[in-house]
Amino acid sequence: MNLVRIISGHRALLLAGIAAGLVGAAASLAQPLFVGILIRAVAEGDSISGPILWIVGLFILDAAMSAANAYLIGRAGENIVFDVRNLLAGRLLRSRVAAFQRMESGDIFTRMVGDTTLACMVITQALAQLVSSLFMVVGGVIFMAWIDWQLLVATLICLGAASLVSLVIARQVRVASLVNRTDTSAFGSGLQRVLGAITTVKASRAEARETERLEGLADSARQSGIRVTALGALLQPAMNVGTQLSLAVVIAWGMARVTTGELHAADLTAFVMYLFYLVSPLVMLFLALGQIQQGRAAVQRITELAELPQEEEPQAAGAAEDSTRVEMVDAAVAFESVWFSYEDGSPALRDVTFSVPRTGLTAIVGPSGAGKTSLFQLVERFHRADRGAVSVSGVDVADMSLDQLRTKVGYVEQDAPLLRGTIRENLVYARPEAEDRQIEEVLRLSSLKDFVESLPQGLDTELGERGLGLSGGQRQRLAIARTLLQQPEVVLLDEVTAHLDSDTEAALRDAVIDAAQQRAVVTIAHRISTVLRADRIIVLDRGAVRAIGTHAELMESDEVYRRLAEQQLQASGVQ
Ligand SMILES: Nc1ncnc2c1ncn2[C@@H]1O[C@H](COP(=O)(O)OP(=O)(O)OP(=O)(O)O)[C@@H](O)[C@H]1O
Repeated sequence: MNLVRIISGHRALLLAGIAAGLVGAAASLAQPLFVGILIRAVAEGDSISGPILWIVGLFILDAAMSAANAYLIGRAGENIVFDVRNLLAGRLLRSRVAAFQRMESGDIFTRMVGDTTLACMVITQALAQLVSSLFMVVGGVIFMAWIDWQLLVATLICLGAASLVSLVIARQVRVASLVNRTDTSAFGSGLQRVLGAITTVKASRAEARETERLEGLADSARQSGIRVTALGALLQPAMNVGTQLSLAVVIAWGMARVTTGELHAADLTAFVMYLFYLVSPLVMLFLALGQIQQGRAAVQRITELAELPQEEEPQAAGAAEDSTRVEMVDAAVAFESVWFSYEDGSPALRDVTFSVPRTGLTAIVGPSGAGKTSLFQLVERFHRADRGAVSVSGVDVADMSLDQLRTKVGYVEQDAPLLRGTIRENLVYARPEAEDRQIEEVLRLSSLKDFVESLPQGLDTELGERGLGLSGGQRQRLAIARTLLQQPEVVLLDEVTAHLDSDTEAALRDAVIDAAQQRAVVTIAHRISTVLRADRIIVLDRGAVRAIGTHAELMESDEVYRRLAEQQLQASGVQ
């Protein structure tokens, strides 16, 4: 991500804001000159209305331009934050699953919400501040030199010493605020950790322990926050001491020279006014430099997020239909000598070869950790095979656009996540244009019709986070209905019957068999009842295909299958 490019996209507003700031600063700088003229006019008995009008005019211009500067720069900052968040949200949702899973969700949240604001606002405001403060300081010094260079030297010595002290303090403020930001972020992550598992915390009677841990984290944030405040509180007084010192020197020495006639009282007044005008921009200058440093750290964190590797689209997506047809054209899904390992693990799939016909029910069985879910994740192209080819409807998944692929394949995950929103919104998530008639049909197929009709709000019932308000089984059936509504050519079901009672399971099994008449349904099965009605069963063990066949064939020929089947038969009480 190029932040400079985004910022330069809003240069018109930024430049207008900076220009307003500079005009305001120029109006400020001109005021003491006219105060000097006014004093001379009074002393010499000339008309004073001209200088007074100028002073009032400059004062109004200064105030108006300061307001315009704050508004324009603030507006540009908000626009930049908006652009950066849009860009990040897009890249985040299109990032590769493996890269995304490596990050902590709390951390992503802080970067998206906190760092974007900090980086963009601080950088725009601090840059604008830097320009106008610098202008004020340089302009002030030039006018002061023009009035009396000796007084200027005295002033610069006093203010210089104070600035040095301020510089040291400002640097410490910066370090302390970085520590405070890390501490605050640690508190946020700690909070997210328990909020994500609140029922586990309660069931484990860990409330007191977790409260104590959070208190510890909150206390670190409090202490580093106090340090930032304490150092910040020293900054202004340090500059004030410098100002008062220089004021004392300028007035004492200046008055002495006024008495001898060496200096006009009007010049001394103008000089003292410039002295006051110099202090605030000097403090701002140091603060702006510190803020830019803080903003740079946030930019770094945003850039890391923007550089998450993205899901790749094939070179000529769309043309894939005719090009890379692999041998098993008739297969809905085919694996050919596929090897796959997660970045940090031993191979999860080893030389896997099988094919699934365009219609019918295929069950995949195997012990826990055998690689069943990994198999599905390769079909969806959440991960890419290291070697070999995975194809859907005869086309290598690597040659299909992700949209094409994920339209053809419907996937119901193990824990069937739902989103906050109404039941209807969840149902039509993969196919927003679905008609009521089609929705009703899938509700009937997934045995949810009666349940939804019994709800006072029906399809418009609001669900909580992750489908809160539904039972585990209802959540799963809703996820299945959502996938069926998508009318995919291939349906992948992961452990979908795990939460169901036997009546609902039987109804759902019939629905799955119905669905399998027109499309390929591949289901990871732990229940023997699903396996018994499958047209073919693939036995997976330690990442490799052990055997393929019907229940009867495998009971005869495969020892692992026999063991699994016997355990499940007993577990589900079918025997
Ligand atoms: N994101 C991941 N990163 C690293 N290793 C993983 C990841 N996901 C799974 N694995 C490993 O890959 C292997 C296969 O896992 P997979 O989830 O495919 O098995 P499974 O057969 O679906 O198991 P289960 O029936 O328990 O769900 C396991 O050894 C697992 O530890």
